[in-house]
Amino acid sequence: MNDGVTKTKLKVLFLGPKGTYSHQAALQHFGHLCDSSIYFVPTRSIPQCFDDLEKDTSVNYSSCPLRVILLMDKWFFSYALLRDQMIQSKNKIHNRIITPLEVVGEQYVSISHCLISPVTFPKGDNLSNYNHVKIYSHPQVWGQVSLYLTDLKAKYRHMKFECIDTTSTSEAVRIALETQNNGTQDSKVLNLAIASQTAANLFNGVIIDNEINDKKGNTTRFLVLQRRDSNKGTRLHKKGMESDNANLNINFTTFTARKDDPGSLVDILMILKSHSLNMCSISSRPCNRGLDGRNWHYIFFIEYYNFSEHIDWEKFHEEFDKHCLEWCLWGSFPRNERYYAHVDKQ
Ligand SMILES: O=C(O)C(=O)Cc1ccccc1
Repeated sequence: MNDGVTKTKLKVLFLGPKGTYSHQAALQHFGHLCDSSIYFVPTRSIPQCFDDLEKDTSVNYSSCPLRVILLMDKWFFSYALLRDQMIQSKNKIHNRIITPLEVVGEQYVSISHCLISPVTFPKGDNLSNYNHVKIYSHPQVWGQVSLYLTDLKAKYRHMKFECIDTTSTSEAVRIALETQNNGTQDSKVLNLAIASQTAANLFNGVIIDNEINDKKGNTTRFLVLQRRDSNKGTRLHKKGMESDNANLNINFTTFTARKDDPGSLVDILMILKSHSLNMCSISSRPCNRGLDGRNWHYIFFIEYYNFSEHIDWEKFHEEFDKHCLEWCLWGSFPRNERYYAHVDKQ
């Protein structure tokens, strides 16, 4: 019933154009909302997903792969964007950094790559009619199809193969089809793309090979971010998880340790143990913070969850704050049920 109050639609950013795996992650996460209450906006890059979410208050969420991204011919890991946001944030409470964005959810997308062509091949015809094949895709894809590409090059030894990075898999399809059809290239050159079936269908590409991932059941994890709700202040961890695992609550934190203290990392991880917190992931990236004029610090990314209902988060915060050089609680969010559908396939 229309109560006379016009609800503004939620705005969700994803790495565009439509048909990317990031688009699929956003649809999976918010698909339960009807079209009248949400719209999905494509961006040209993952950094734009971060920047526009932070600066444009009309944007509510961003869906970002927690993996490789390409920016100005450099490979950036999304971890780097989280790291940079943490070390650039000025909002600090003692050693705790309050970043403008927070993580409010996760998604898992099955990655099934197809080799997509602008042209159909008459029965029995194949790539042999060409002597130069350009394959376009997102940089994260090359490592997921390396065996397939090796076999393809072995099968067509006479041909020149060229892999060209694009900002997304869908963009790869658009560029391959546009380049092939704009008639600017030698007729012996074929432009192909590696992307999902969805992207192929969206751009009317022809799938000439599917499920070309080296590893079947491949999954990419995405994070859902929003601007920290300023009136929530420094958000504490959500209270403990419910009794059964289905509602596991994941906490995502980054921190830098005191570099020269022997065992400083161990001391920090021991805080998790002393509070019965189970660490479920750890990763690190160089972080030349130069806080103390020295380089080669590392920033650690950890995720942890609790079984017991009664965690003394205040005490946990105090101890964490005491042992870390800097730290940031990016968010606490429920474990997505798709995690369980994929975890055994990793
Ligand atoms: O380019 C896309 O479709 C993306 O969403 C980035 C990506 C690329 C490859 C695997 C997972 C996500």
